[in-house]
Amino acid sequence: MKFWKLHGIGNDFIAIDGRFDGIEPENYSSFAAKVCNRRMSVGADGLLVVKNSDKADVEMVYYNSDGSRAAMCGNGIRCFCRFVYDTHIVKKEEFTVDTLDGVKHITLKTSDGRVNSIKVDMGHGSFLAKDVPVNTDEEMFINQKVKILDREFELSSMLMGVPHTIVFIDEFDIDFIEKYGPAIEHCEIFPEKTNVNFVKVRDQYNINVYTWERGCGYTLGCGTGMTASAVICNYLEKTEKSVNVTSKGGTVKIDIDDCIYMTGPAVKICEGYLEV
Ligand SMILES: N[C@@H](CCC[C@H](N)C(=O)O)C(=O)O
Repeated sequence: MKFWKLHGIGNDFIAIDGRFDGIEPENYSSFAAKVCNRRMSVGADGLLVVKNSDKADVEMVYYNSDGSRAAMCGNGIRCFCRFVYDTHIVKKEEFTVDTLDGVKHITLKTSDGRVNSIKVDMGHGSFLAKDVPVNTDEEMFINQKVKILDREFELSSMLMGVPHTIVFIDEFDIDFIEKYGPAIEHCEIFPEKTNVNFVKVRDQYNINVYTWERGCGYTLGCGTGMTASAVICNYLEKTEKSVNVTSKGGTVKIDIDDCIYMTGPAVKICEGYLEV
């Protein structure tokens, strides 16, 4: 089977064209877990599968490296768009992608036929606790004190295609992220678990975000998490509506306008044939 490997700010993916393989979108779980294994296969944070859509130009099916399916992936959708454009599945610079989080509008920024960056309309997200979802009596789950393991955190959550929770930190500390990330991810108040973003506000236009992802652990960047972090920081009046969001793997730009927009790169690493 032919595949491409790509990354968006270090969040890496295997992309395949699944339009004619006869496999239903819900049936890639064990395949995803197998090919995303970094020692036994190609290895990646997630799998992107192209399907035909009757609602949009194309459909993106996304799976995490543990085989769980997710409604949306921010870095993944940029890599997906680069894949479908460079392989001529889609021949336009502006097009639509169907996801479990709805239809996304895409604008490719190209020069001489090469994709430089990709702008994704991420929709509006939701602050409603029932949408995240979070088990709480509050309508929204913002700055809520929660005891996790041996310490108390102030958590703020929103749905940005997938559930996201943010925690403010002073400095990056991988031991801290690997201890508290999974504990917050699995906290019983989140019935569908949550992605956990550790956020450092540098100034009103720049934040750093380090994400512990549901379904794949610590990654070098998480597009939906960087978007959710920018939106929550703006809601809490810590930042402006346009911010640069930097993770260990790179930077994306988030603009809060009529919709929330994420702009960033997608890089092809290699292509090859998978023995399956
Ligand atoms: N890496 C992604 C998010 C992928 C989904 C997430 N792990 C989940 O299961 O909710 C991104 O760039 O947004």
